[in-house]
Amino acid sequence: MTTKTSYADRPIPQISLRDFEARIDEITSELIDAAENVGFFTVVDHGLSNDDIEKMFSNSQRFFNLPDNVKATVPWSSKNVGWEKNSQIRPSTGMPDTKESYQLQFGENMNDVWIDESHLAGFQTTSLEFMSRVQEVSEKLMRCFALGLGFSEDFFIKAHDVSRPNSQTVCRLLHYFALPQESDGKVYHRAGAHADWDFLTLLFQKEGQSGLEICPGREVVTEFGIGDTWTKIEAKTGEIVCNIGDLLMSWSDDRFKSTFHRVKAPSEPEDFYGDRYSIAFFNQPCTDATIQGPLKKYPMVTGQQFTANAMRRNFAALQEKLKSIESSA
Ligand SMILES: O=C(O)CCC(=O)C(=O)O
Ligand SMILES: [Fe+2]
Repeated sequence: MTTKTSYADRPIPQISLRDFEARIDEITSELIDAAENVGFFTVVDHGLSNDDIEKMFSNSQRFFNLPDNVKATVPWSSKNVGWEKNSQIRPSTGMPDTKESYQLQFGENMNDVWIDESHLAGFQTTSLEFMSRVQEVSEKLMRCFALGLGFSEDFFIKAHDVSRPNSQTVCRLLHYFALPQESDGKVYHRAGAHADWDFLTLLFQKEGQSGLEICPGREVVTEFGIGDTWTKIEAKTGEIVCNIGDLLMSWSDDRFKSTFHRVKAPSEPEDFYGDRYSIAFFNQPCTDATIQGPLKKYPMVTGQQFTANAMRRNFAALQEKLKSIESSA
């Protein structure tokens, strides 16, 4: 049985990075407004052409087309890198997402986790080129957030320095499998509802491969409950969809909102049932970055501790969910 989703149209701010250096103050005030009031916005005029983005999508698709036993040569590890399939369980659903993903990083966590040239020539070079370009866009946004919060302009850039071996920034290639139009009695999740725990996520979608939805209303970073009125975010190749993560929410003393979102598993006739590819770039702090907002609402933690705390909270919420599923069975 499928229940109809309740939707509301909410405006998603669109921010142009055109003439960035000359317009940095104007862009900063637009970003701060979007971060405080929605937590999601799209960025255009960011310097990546649709061809640049399509090239990375082809690269990603070439990887996912490899046989599973080849992809299994670069398995997911707790360093937050590598390939997984049907294994990520979200606390909101208690069931694995129906997808596969391959997580890439810039630093030493990637040693031995790049797919070998003999399996996929040029994959690493193309990926790192794309990742560097997305990092440049991220750094522009970081400069604005630092100015908006009263930190020195390069404050967040230094904390997320991808040239350091202890960088934790992740580029995640995602492939959601095509799902049956006619119900086969099974329940699927593409990406169950969640908030990201990074600083800022930059998401690339492919035209027409819809499914991303947001559910605003989260007031503090420690909260796990989600509401039920969703807003669809259209998939357009040239727009980068950005969302505030828990790290920036905490670093702004909960002023900026880390918003719940999901990729809805298609269940209604107008939904998209085909294979869906997306690319999410998660700005993560270096392990030794020190994190505390200007108002000191939360105790100071390092990048490593923040990540460990986020994973612990996620695990605890998952155990809660599994317990509640068991007791209602
Ligand atoms: O694939 C998408 O569109 C969203 C993915 C996502 O939210 C995530 O991996 O955190
Ligand atoms: Fe996400």
